[in-house]
Amino acid sequence: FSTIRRHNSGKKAQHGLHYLPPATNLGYIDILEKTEVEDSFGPPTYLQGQESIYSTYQRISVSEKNVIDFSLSKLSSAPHIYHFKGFLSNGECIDLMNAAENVEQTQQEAAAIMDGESQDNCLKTASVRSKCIVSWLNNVSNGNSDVLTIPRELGLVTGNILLTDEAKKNGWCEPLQLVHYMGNGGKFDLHHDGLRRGITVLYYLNGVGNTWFPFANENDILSTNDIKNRNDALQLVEKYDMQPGTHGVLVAGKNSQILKSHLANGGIDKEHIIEVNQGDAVAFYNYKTVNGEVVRDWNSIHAGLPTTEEEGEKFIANHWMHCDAFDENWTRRS
Ligand SMILES: O=C(O)CCC(=O)C(=O)O
Ligand SMILES: [Fe+2]
Repeated sequence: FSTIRRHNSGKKAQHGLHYLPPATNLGYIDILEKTEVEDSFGPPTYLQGQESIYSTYQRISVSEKNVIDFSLSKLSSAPHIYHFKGFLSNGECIDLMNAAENVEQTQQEAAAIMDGESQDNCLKTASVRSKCIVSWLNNVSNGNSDVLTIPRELGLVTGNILLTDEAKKNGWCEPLQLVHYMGNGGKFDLHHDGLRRGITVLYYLNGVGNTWFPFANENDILSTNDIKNRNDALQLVEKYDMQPGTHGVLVAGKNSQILKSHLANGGIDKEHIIEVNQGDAVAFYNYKTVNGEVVRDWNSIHAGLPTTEEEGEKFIANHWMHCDAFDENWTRRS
């Protein structure tokens, strides 16, 4: 983890968010909700406070070899969602998008255009991705090719921040998945990532967003309802007439029509809409340990809203981090 440096050495945060001292400072941990034992599927204790955590970090960009300053803040506690602002350089984003195009041309199966693919094998719920091309890049370091080094670098830095010590010991990371949605109707319906994928990191490669977490920051709804499956979630969305932009957390690109319409109608509620640019990332936790059992946190259910003609194509990448030694079939990896 030599390329990551954390530098919040007592300076005041910008943007008016609360500044907190580093996690190693015991005084800081004292003011957090104390969890006796860290859940290896949850955030490390230093990310669990009720405040919006604001920290700045540095990493070295793989493409240009210059220093990238990025910041970390918290978007929601149930589920735990974090925003990495300015995490990738534009050069890295472009390299990854180009790499995806190359994979798409050479590996037809991996690049199948998916229409109506059923994503969730575990529960056979019909969550569906449409009008998108998917490809994968390995997290292997390759000294000869910068672009092949990017996935590994990104995973090391985000994993170093997001994983507990226990998860760092036993956990592992899937290859980087690149998803290229077409410009008119490319979408991923409301779903839980499942497959024992402890943490999802979404990288916004071209600044087009509209990822919606309907239950994030909806503490009132969550306090009186228990979501046990996708159907429960769909029913609640209907019952409370939940809308992206006014309910939950919407991660919106600059050209998002929902964002624009809120701006035109009196402004955005920053609790419910977060603007992202090319190179930002958003990470969230999908599981939790309850009485020693690893179970889905259904609050993390989310959707990639349909792209529109005006917003154009959307290009994202996903890292799925696993917080223990088991694989997606619940089998221990040897
Ligand atoms: O497209 C998005 O905004 C979300 C993608 C997603 O949820 C996934 O790939 O699992
Ligand atoms: Fe997802």
